[in-house]
Amino acid sequence: MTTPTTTTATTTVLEATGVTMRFGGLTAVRDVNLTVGEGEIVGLIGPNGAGKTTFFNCLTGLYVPTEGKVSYKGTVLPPQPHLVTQAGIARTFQNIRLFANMTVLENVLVGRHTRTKEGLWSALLRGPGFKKAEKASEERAMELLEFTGLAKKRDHLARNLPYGEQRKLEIARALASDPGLLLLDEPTAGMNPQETRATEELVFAIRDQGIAVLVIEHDMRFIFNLCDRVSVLVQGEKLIEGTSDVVQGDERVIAAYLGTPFEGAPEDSAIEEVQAAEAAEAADAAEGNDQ
Ligand SMILES: Nc1ncnc2c1ncn2[C@@H]1O[C@H](COP(=O)(O)OP(=O)(O)OP(=O)(O)O)[C@@H](O)[C@H]1O
Repeated sequence: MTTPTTTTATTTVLEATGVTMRFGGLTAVRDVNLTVGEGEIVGLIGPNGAGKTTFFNCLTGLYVPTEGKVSYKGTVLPPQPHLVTQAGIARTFQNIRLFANMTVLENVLVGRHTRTKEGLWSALLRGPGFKKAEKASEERAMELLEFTGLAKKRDHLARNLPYGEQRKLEIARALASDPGLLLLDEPTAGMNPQETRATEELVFAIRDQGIAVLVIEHDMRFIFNLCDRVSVLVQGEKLIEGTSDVVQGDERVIAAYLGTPFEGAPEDSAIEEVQAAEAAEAADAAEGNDQ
């Protein structure tokens, strides 16, 4: 079984320093510092509205942070999405954003465009340079479809894929830009436990290919299994950061987010069983009182 890496990160891939994002009077992200090292999988967790997606948007140039800066491999990133992708950061979105009426292969090819050098005229004239580049792009796209287990579906329309495969396709498309860092925003949302487990394996495999990963997720089991380091945002501020063991044992995290300790916490079905038994007991008692 694959497990989180235990080696200490050597090179810093991503460095966010003092990132603050205000929307009018609301400070969605306040003075957040975060690094992701080469070979690392880092988790970003926090309650709804904590500022996680806003922070991702600041990293990827969708938002221009009110304050702070974001560097990738030592170079400060301009806050423009296409330049951020070109630099080496790719992302997926909380709500799937595929081209629904394009095929699986075409969706991945779209993700390749930042890495193809052929210009507009070459593309329009479909000259030899363009055809060669097109072939190389298709080969790379097929490699990624093999990697994500979607090769057999290459000609299916994206909208006809089951939900779990649509999420995989989003990841394949993000990988098509040959990133050094992949940002995943709730990659297992809406998945069943098997799909979640498969996603976990996929993320480990991505890390093993030398791509660092920063992942937002509400599924704590997934996060704590997967991540070398976890950072917790609460009301826009970083509450704590550390290994899974440290974070899941921190009382402030338990209070602010988890509600109950993660380790040994009862399953929902067990809670329902207890509630049903208590309700039956109460009904019996009420019946007894009536008699
Ligand atoms: N474009 C925007 N304009 C104004 N307020 C915004 C905007 N985007 C986010 N916010 C606000 O910023 C805060 C943080 O939202 P954000 O979506 O980043 O949280 P989150 O941690 O990703 O939540 P969730 O887990 O529910 O996705 C929220 O109060 C949200 O309403």
